[in-house]
Parts: sequence; structure tokens; C-alpha cells
Amino acid sequence: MKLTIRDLSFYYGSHTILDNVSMEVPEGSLTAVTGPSGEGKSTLLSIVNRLWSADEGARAEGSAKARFAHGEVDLLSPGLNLPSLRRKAAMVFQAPTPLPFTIFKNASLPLSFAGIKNKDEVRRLVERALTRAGLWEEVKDRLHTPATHLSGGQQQRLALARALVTEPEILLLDEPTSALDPQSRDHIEAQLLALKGHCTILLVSHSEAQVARLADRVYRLTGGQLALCTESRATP
Ligand SMILES: Nc1ncnc2c1ncn2[C@@H]1O[C@H](COP(=O)(O)OP(=O)(O)OP(=O)(O)O)[C@@H](O)[C@H]1O
Repeated sequence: MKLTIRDLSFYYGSHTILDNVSMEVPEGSLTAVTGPSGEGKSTLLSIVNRLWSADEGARAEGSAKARFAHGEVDLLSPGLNLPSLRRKAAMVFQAPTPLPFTIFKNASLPLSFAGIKNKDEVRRLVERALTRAGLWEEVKDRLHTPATHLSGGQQQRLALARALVTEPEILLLDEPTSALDPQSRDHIEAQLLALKGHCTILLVSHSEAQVARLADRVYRLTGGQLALCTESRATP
């Protein structure tokens, strides 16, 4: 398993968000978490890249482990190297958020944070990420124009490229198509299906139809409880 969560409880102050939940995410799968609004789906994603650590009053108990290429990581360990974790478990949020820079700089920023400065290497990794996000052909001749000039669907694929540029082992997707028109959504979904196997994908989605189209394994989160609903296809 790429991710193994066991008997995990999560609290914001005295408010219990996750109540003793367990989950297994197979390597190379696309595993979806669905359920009503406000039940803790984003919180569950934040366990994996430790985004919750920044929130005052947030507390986790139990066990959450990821098996990366270099070995197993305890995702709740206080001493975890967060920049390193976030390169291996990268996140795409609901609304595309290009920074006020060029397309190239938006896609390459995580590389400069990771200390990768060799120009040829940066260019190669950016091209690969934009290709995997299904955006390369549309932007290759205007890489040095502002990212804010891209359409919403292109901006979301750029956000996907930015997450992919450090070649993460786990991709965390929080409602990545909910702000998009059907055509842009279809475009992203096609890229996600192509990405399976290259990395393990954990997708939060409200859309039962989307989950049915994409997921190998589906969990439903409600009332703080997480239930395995389906393993719709042969899990890799
Ligand atoms: N930083 C925080 N401090 C306190 N409470 C929070 C914080 N972040 C989220 N919550 C609360 O935790 C609960 C779960 O939120 P979360 O965003 O994980 O739900 P969700 O299922 O992803 O919702 P949605 O589908 O609407 O995005 C909500 O009641 C929310 O108000």
C-alpha cells in the first residue's frame, strides 16, 4: 500500500472531524474520497501532506504512513521534513491559482524551492510536467507570457503541472475540476487517467459521476466515519 491510515482521529479544538478512521490507498491507484460538504474530506487530504500542522488547535491521533521509494514515512511524526514531504506528496486545490508570473515560472517554481537550478534540467522537467498535465502543445510557444492570460481550464492544468514538476509519488487533488466547464473537466480527467501508474492519486470529489469514471477505489466520509464503498476496477 502507498498510504495506510489506521485508527486515525482528528480534531480542531474540541470538534472531532475524523473519528477513528482507517484507509488503504494502493500504489498506482486513483482512490477517491466522496461525501457531503464540511465532513472532513479536505482535512483527510491534509493529513498526507501535513498541511494541518499550520492550524492552531489542530490535533491528530492514530497512525498514518506513506511508503515512498526511499522508505516508509510516519506522516504524524513531529520531526517530519515538510518541504521534502510536499515534494513527494503534491497538492492541487479546487480553484486554479496562477501566481502573477509567466507560465514557465509558475510551472518551475517548486523546482527553485527544491534547489534545482540547472537551466537544462529545469526546462526538461517543466516540459515533462506540462506534457503530463496535457498543456504543453497549447503553451509551448508562449511560455514567457503571463499565466493569468490562460483560460480557467488551462490554469487548472498549469496547477496540475506545478504539482507534477517535482515528480511526486502521491498526487492530492481537492475538487480539481469543480470550477471548470465540462470540456475542461474532461481534459483534466483524461490526464488523470493517463497519470495513474506514474503516481498514486488521492482525489476528493463531490461528483459521484466523476468518481465512477475515474476511481479504482472509493471511500465515503460522513459523520466522521470513513467507509470503503467500492473497488470499481481491478486495483493496480
Ligand atoms: N483551520 C480550521 N480550524 C477549525 N475548523 C476547521 C478548519 N478547517 C476546517 N475546519 C472545519 O472542519 C470541518 C471539515 O472541513 P473540510 O474542509 O475538511 O471538509 P470537506 O468535507 O472538505 O468540505 P467541502 O466538501 O465543503 O470542501 C468543517 O466543519 C470545517 O469548518
